[in-house]
Amino acid sequence: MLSRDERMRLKVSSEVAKIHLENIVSDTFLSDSLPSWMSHIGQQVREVLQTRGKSLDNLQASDSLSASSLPDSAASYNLPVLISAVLRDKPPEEVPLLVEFLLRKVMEEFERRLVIQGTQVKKLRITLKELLSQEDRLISRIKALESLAAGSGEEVKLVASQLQLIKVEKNKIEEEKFMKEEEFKNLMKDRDENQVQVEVLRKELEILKAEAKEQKHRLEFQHKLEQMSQTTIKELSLELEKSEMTVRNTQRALELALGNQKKQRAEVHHTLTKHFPTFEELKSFLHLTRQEALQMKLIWQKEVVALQSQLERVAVAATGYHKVLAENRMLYNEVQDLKGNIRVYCRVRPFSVGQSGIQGIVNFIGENGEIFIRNPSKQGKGSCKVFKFNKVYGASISQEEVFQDTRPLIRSVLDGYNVCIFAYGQTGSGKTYTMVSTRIKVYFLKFHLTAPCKRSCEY
Ligand SMILES: Nc1ncnc2c1ncn2[C@@H]1O[C@H](COP(=O)(O)OP(=O)(O)OP(=O)(O)O)[C@@H](O)[C@H]1O
Repeated sequence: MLSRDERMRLKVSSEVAKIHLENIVSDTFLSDSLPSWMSHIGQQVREVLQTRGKSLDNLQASDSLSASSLPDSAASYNLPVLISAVLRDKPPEEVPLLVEFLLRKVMEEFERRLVIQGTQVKKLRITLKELLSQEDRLISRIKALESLAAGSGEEVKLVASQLQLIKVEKNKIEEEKFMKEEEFKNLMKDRDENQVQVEVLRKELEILKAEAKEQKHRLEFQHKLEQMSQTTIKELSLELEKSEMTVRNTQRALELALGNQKKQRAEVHHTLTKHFPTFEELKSFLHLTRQEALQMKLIWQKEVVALQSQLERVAVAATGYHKVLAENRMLYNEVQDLKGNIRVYCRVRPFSVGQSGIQGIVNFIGENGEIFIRNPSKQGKGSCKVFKFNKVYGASISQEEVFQDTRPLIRSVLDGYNVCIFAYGQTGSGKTYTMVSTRIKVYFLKFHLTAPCKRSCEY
């Protein structure tokens, strides 16, 4: 059973909490600066709070309920109802944010209430101290009056009546003190329970925060997936359109090709029926040709065998030819040796264009390599000298003729023998002209390229 004061106190505290919650809701949800969906939520919360207020009134009116089960249990029972009422008809992506917001507000309210209760407890303590000091004063006064009672009878009566009054007052004060103590105890109890509830709510808030965060991540991921799937669907639909176009085009092309093929087949059929006799003739002709070809093949095979035997004979002859060629080469070089290992040729240079008036000193050139030189400054026997060479070339001899005598030596070089040709004479006598004439150089190169043995040589 609740006392009258307790019921009054509970009613006051529930009214204060209700008004405060309504203020919070109206401050937070019905502000002009907030979006319309938050105003709507505020309205819903207000309705829930009104319902809650009514239920609290009903609870307070009933004497059969205990004090501890009234406001706090009602609050904890109504919190999920409040949240579900607010979150009804809300899109799922807004739910985590709204839950977090509501729980934060409820926590703030509970903390505010704890602060108020703390101040009330402090006030009660002060009142209690005052009452105790009053009690002390009254006890001292009673003691004083009892000492006075030992005096005259009238005074005793007066004092007794005063004492009676004081005792009544004392009783009242004690009663008040008891009430205050009870109130203090209840408040302390409320505070403890509220603290426990605040802790529970804080933990719930943490869990809900984590869940909301997870749900937010999941929703973001779902949103991304949706976007990706939408783009994929678009791409696929485009590709489908393209492939449909391609299929249509291919179908058309196939139809055309089929038509053409049908035409061609009809033409071929027509041609076949038309040329069938010719075809038969061709077939027999092909058969004859094939037989002839086979006969020809047999003949060619025989000829090839005969050619192979001939080739073998030629190869044998060629080996003999090489032997003969080597022998020939040896004999040729031996002839060159016999001609002389060291040969001396003399060439007479003709006069230049500006030397036309000068008389020459060459008197006579013999066929066997003699040259007669005349000395114009001497007379008689000593005026003429004879020199002997392998061969003497006169002034009228061409480069070609000189080279014809040198040519066998070049062949010996190509056969692998050592040969040295050098020119000797005074300055301007024609050494360079004879040795490195342009025509000779060209002839050398030609000889090298067309030589039958194709041996390499160094210059
Ligand atoms: N047989 C020739 N017929 C016509 N001209 C010639 C003949 N021999 C030499 N000459 C001319 O005589 C000149 C001298 O000849 P060449 O330069 O060959 O002499 P050389 O002996 O090489 O001289 P050097 O020792 O200074 O080098 C050249 O202008 C050349 O054209």
